[in-house]
Amino acid sequence: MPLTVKICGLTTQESVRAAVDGGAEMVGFVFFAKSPRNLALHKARELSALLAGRAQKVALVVDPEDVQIEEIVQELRPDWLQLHGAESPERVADLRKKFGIPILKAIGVAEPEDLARADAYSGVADRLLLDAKPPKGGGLPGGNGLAFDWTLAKGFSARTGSANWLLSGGLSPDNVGQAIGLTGAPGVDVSSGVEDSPGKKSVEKIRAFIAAVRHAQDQLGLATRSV
Ligand SMILES: O=C(O)c1ccccc1NCC(=O)[C@H](O)[C@H](O)COP(=O)(O)O
Repeated sequence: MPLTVKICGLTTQESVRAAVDGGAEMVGFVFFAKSPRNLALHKARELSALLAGRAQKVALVVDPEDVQIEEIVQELRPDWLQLHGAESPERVADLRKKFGIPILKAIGVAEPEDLARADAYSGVADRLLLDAKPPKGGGLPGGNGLAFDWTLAKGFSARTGSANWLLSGGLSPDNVGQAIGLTGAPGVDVSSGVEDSPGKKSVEKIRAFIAAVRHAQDQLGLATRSV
């Protein structure tokens, strides 16, 4: 079973290099004004030049208008669009058709019903990202460093009939091995857990996170990896 690592919310050359040199398969750039990880498009383009084809470029947006996607596609040529808002399955299908870019759709999880909601996207999005819901009464749509009850995601691969999903929410170098073991996730995504403070990525934590994933992968006999 392949295991994908996505490091999200990168804003500096050092952090992009740490992710790519460490072997992350996907890196995420955030385009959401309220986020401490928000990037101007020209900065994202500059950072993405460091990828040199070694990792896939993910553009993260929240309930985007078409015009925002048009600009991103034109300037950045992302490999994936990550939709992290309340986009309906119809909107996901519409964006996928309009822009011809694979879609990673985030689903907030707090209870079993949320996984039933995820089913509505499984034939529409190219990959799903199970994430914790934002805290009640505030917070960003994602990137809050909060975990959901991982036992809810146990068997999600079998349920969707596909290994095309990523686990996220409150992961860190210390807990990612346990999360993979418990859920059987075929990939993981992290932001806060590899930061020193909101928006400030730590090169050491990025390296430690990827090493912890590879360690878990070896322990669990998940030797292959791919995007
Ligand atoms: O990271 C952000 O600032 C962000 C802002 C708005 C929507 C989504 C955002 N992040 C989404 C991600 O892909 C995160 O990696 C994911 O939610 C996990 O975050 P964390 O719990 O901080 O590791």
